[in-house]
Formats: sequence, C-alpha cells, structure tokens
Amino acid sequence: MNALEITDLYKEFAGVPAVKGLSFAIPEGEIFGLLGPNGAGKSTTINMVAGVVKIGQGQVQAFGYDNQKDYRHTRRLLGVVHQEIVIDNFFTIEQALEIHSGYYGVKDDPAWRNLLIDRLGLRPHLGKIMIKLSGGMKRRFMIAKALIHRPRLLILDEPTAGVDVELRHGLWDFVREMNKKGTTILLTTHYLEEAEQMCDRIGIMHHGEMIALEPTHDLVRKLSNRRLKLWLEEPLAGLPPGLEEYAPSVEHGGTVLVLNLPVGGSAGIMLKHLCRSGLNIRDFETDQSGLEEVFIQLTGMGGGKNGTTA
Ligand SMILES: Nc1ncnc2c1ncn2[C@@H]1O[C@H](COP(=O)(O)OP(=O)(O)OP(=O)(O)O)[C@@H](O)[C@H]1O
Repeated sequence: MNALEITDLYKEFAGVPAVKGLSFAIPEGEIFGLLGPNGAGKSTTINMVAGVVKIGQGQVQAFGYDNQKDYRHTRRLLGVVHQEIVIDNFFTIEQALEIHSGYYGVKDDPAWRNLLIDRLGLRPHLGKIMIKLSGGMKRRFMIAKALIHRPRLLILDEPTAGVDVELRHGLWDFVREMNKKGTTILLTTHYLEEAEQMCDRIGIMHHGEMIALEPTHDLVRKLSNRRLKLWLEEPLAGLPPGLEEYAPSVEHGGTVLVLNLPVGGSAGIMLKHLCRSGLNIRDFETDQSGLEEVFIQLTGMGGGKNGTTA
C-alpha cells in the first residue's frame, strides 16, 4: 500500500506555477527525501498534502484516502511539521500536547505523550509557556505535536533548519526509530548529507517538477564519477598509454596518477587496464561524489543556504 500517492498535482500563485503536474508515490514504511533548491515547490507540495494550501489541480491520497474528499480521515493519518515555527504561545508544552490529541479526536494517551516528551528532551521545559522557549525547543515541541495522534505518515518540512548539531542528530535518530516502528517518513532538507544518510529514495524537484526520483544509492551512483588516485613508486614522465578513456591526469610532479571511472563504467576493466600498464603502484585511494554533486549536476546550481546544503 502507498502511504502517499500524488497524481498530476498543480498549483499556481497569481498566475505563476509553483507545482507543475507532479506525480509520485511513497510506499508505506519508506523514508523519502524531497530535495530541491529554494522555490522548487517542495513546501507548496507538502502544504497541499497537509491540506493547508488548496490544491490547484490533481489528487493526493494518503493510505488510499483522498485528502480532499476524506479530509477528516487523512488528517488523522498525517503528522506534519511545517517549516515555519507555529506554536501556541501562552500554553505550556504539556497543556498544548493534551489539547492537540483532543483536536485529532484521539483519546489522551499519557504514556505516549510522556515518551514523546522524554525522547524529544522536552521534560525540563514542560512548565514553561511556549513563548519563552528557545527556537530549538519550539521545533522539538512541533515534532511532538505532529506525532501526538500517532500518525502513520510523518511529514517533516526542513525540521533541522537552524537547529544545533546535537538536536539534529537526536532528531534523526528518533525519526529512524519511528520509521522502524512502522511510520512512513517524508522529509525535506537542505542538508544533502542528511538526506543521503536517512532516505531510502530521493526525489529532486526543480521549477515545480520532479527531475529525478530514485533509490538514494542508485541516484548517487548513476550520476557520479568515481575517482581512483594512485601513488606511484616512480614519477611519470608523461601520461601512460592505454588509460585514455579514464581521463587520466598527474599530480605532485608525476608521482600521483588520477583516473576517472565514467558513470556506468566497469571497475574490473579499469583495473585490468591498470595492470597492463605495468605501473608500480605504492598506494591508492578512491572517492565518489555524493548527493551534493549529483544535485548540482541535475539542477545546474551550486552553493546554497550554507556550504554543504542545496
Ligand atoms: N502563498 C504564496 N503566495 C505566493 N507565492 C507563493 C506562495 N507560496 C509559495 N509561493 C511561491 O511558489 C514557489 C515555490 O515555493 P515553495 O515554498 O513551495 O518552494 P520550496 O521548494 O519549498 O523552497 P524552500 O526550499 O525555499 O522552502 C516560489 O516561487 C514561491 O515564491
């Protein structure tokens, strides 16, 4: 069963399209990463799924229920952490969590509430009214709030934006734990490294369209070159013959030879060519470009909100 199925979703603001006929599905149990540069249409998509932005055209189904026709039902199946911090200013964390489970028509479950409070590190702040919490604490509260009714699909729109490293790690551990217990996860993040580590599959949006959607490993492998760096016993006078297809280059006065294994190329054949070359190799190192390079290749964009982000 698909946790989420989006079909031909379209939205424009003042005549300018933000999401252009988007279709994709997320099977139950998956951690799916939706990536894309600023303005790609990720939040608009999530907001249409969550029912807070009206769908222009198309359909959204959660666990087989249409989110427009069966709004009350789908609302209970989804837990959404929006990008903007939205809190109940003058309630304490505990009061707000109690109220929210009532809002979803779910019976208050103190054991579950306490588990969320503890796992999200909210216990020391329980009695504080929300307006007095730090930004990181507010975000933790939003995550607890999104989970209070035990949704089957948790949607996190940039949950780690502006939060410290400790919370980020703790949060992802918790998300993994929730996923292992059966919650499907849809997340957006600008931290490509996080997406690479967390997600089973990644979809990349650009200008309102999905320009790639693949298992994370395949996406990285398919679009990235692998480099083989060889430290040689004797410096090379020139480029060795028979290795032209690997775009060889030399570094460090000829003592380091760099070969590039093209996308889809065979490492075995490259190594055979290397053996035939008779080079005297002292050491070697390989590296592979990660999601960041893949993302830049696909969208033609470099840089981002910070050095390692989209
Ligand atoms: N309420 C709105 N009114 C007008 N335009 C909007 C509105 N919400 C989004 N847009 C526009 O729609 C486009 C897509 O924005 P969206 O926020 O969905 O992108 P995003 O991929 O989530 O970007 P970011 O990574 O910056 O959050 C942008 O051009 C944005 O300016």
